[in-house]
Amino acid sequence: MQTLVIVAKRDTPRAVVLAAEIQQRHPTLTVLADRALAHALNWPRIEDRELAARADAVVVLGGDGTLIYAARLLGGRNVPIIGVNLGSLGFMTEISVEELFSRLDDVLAGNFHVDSRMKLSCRLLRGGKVLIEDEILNDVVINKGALARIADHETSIDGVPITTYKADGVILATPTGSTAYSLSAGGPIVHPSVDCTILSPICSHALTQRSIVVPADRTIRVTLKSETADTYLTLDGQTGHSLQGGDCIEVVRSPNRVGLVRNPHVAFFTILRQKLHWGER
Ligand SMILES: NC(=O)c1ccc[n+]([C@@H]2O[C@H](COP(=O)([O-])OP(=O)(O)OC[C@H]3O[C@@H](n4cnc5c(N)ncnc54)[C@H](O)[C@@H]3O)[C@@H](O)[C@H]2O)c1
Ligand SMILES: Nc1ncnc2c1ncn2[C@@H]1O[C@H](COP(=O)(O)OP(=O)(O)OP(=O)(O)O)[C@@H](O)[C@H]1O
Repeated sequence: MQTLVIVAKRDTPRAVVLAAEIQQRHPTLTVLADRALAHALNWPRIEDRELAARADAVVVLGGDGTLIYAARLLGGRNVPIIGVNLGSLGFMTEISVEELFSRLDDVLAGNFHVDSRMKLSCRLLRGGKVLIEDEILNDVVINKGALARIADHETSIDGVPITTYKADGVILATPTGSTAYSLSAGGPIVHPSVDCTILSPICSHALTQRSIVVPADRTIRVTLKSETADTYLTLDGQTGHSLQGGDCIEVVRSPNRVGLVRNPHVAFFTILRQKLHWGER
């Protein structure tokens, strides 16, 4: 391992102190920082593309949003991500600050376990043209604004029509994203080692229209039928795009994955119990 990239939640003084300590403890490593952190530390400012190309491992200092940001920064590269929780929930950033240095030592010694997380490839098509193409760790959300009317979402799997959801929106989530917005919309919790896509309407007007768990290799298409103004596509809660009637959102499993460094002694269900307050065993 030569290059460690640190991605930190913005404006977080503790992250700045920890990043400096990581560099101090590992003088033989090249330690680089994301743009905002590099500015705070007075380290060289390096473009995201170069950070992604050079990273052998990534330390995330923040919450789930920061981890999603780091995964997006890496693009298609699958390098181990050590997620250290400086956020509020930290569902994916499960490593505590106290554990950071021992876990980092383990990773540098090649002694670590990685959870390989599925990503979705998402395309927004308008009039047959691809407007947006992106990779997603959590979810693709089609949703209406506060005052917009209920919209029609014509949905198919591998070209086979499923239904037209009359709903506030539709969520397409990965197993990782199953514990995020999808869960709030009534979707199932899916173990991250199961590859699938969870399709969930948001506040569907038909009571039998519930979440569907779809094999990951199937192509799901949602076409916005109504000329509803004020409808948006949100990718991983990070980027938003305005939608028009006729727009088609297409998702399928990405060939790329995200590697989260995990404590092999802490099961996914332990995290559920702790973070979602299900109580002790
Ligand atoms: N009603 C909702 O539940 C709702 C609404 C909008 C967005 N979201 C989620 O927020 C995500 C983006 O997260 P953010 O932290 O950048 O924004 P944020 O700060 O608005 O986060 C929303 C909450 O979701 C949690 N979260 C994020 N990913 C998670 C995951 N995979 N499992 C469990 N909890 C998770 C975060 O820790 C935070 O508490 C989106 O991908 C979407 O799933 C949820
Ligand atoms: N280095 C960064 N550059 C740009 N945006 C960032 C960076 N780090 C975090 N963000 C954004 O800042 C927001 C807040 O970060 P984050 O979600 O990690 O904190 P939190 O809300 O306290 O934690 P949690 O999501 O675990 O509750 C997220 O939307 C995230 O995408």
